[in-house]
Amino acid sequence: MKPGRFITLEGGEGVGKSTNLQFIRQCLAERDIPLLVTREPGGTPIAEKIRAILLERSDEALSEQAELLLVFAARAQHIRHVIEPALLRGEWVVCDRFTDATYAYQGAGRNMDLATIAWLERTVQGGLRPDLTFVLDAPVATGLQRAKRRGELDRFETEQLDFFERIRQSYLHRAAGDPARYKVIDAALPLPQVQARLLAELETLWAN
Ligand SMILES: Nc1ncnc2c1ncn2[C@@H]1O[C@H](COP(=O)(O)OP(=O)(O)OP(=O)(O)O)[C@@H](O)[C@H]1O
Ligand SMILES: Cc1cn([C@H]2C[C@H](O)[C@@H](COP(=O)(O)O)O2)c(=O)[nH]c1=O
Repeated sequence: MKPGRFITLEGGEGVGKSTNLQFIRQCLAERDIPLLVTREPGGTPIAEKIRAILLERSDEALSEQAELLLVFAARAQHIRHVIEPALLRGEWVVCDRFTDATYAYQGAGRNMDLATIAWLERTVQGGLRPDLTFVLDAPVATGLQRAKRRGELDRFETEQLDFFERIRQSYLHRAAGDPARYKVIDAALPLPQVQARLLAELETLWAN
């Protein structure tokens, strides 16, 4: 049996991750590739409850430490119950956000210690890392405008612009450090052009 592949989609708010996740789902389905589509935070019943805590706007401020630990608590459930079993079954796992989001949002956005995040990453994930990560990149204002059109803003979406600028730079910086794994896609382009680029990268992955 061929091993499964682990693909993640990353980027700031409203850059088009959910839209393009559906496109990737369709491309893989057309090629009869066994597929599991999931998201973070979330992906299991308990992890989805943690997602609700992370996203809800509440009178009780969520501390930065609690936010970081909740993200990894959800990830531990997700990996144990969903991601690893699917990869072992030979399925391709396509995940809307993963640990790059923690480096970007909690690390760069909240200025939390990157070494602590790296320790949590090793502890929770062992050697599990994505085979391919698409970073959908667009100016912060473009993404936020798109997100706002969708309706009410969640706890993260109400942050200031400089928070999202740091997140964008973090993604670009991490991508520049490992061009074999990260593919940066200009998400400000019209959707057909974004999807042509995604398809070209997927073709390379399934050819190898
Ligand atoms: N390349 C594009 N050009 C124009 N509009 C786009 C493009 N990609 C996505 N959109 C639109 O932008 C909006 C946000 O897209 P989507 O929900 O896929 O983003 P997202 O990255 O998943 O957002 P979030 O991070 O907030 O969950 C949707 O209305 C979608 O149709
Ligand atoms: C995985 C992960 C996510 N986040 C943040 C990023 C987003 O604002 C929300 C998820 O909602 P979306 O519908 O995917 O935009 O959670 C985070 O801060 N840290 C993480 O590790």
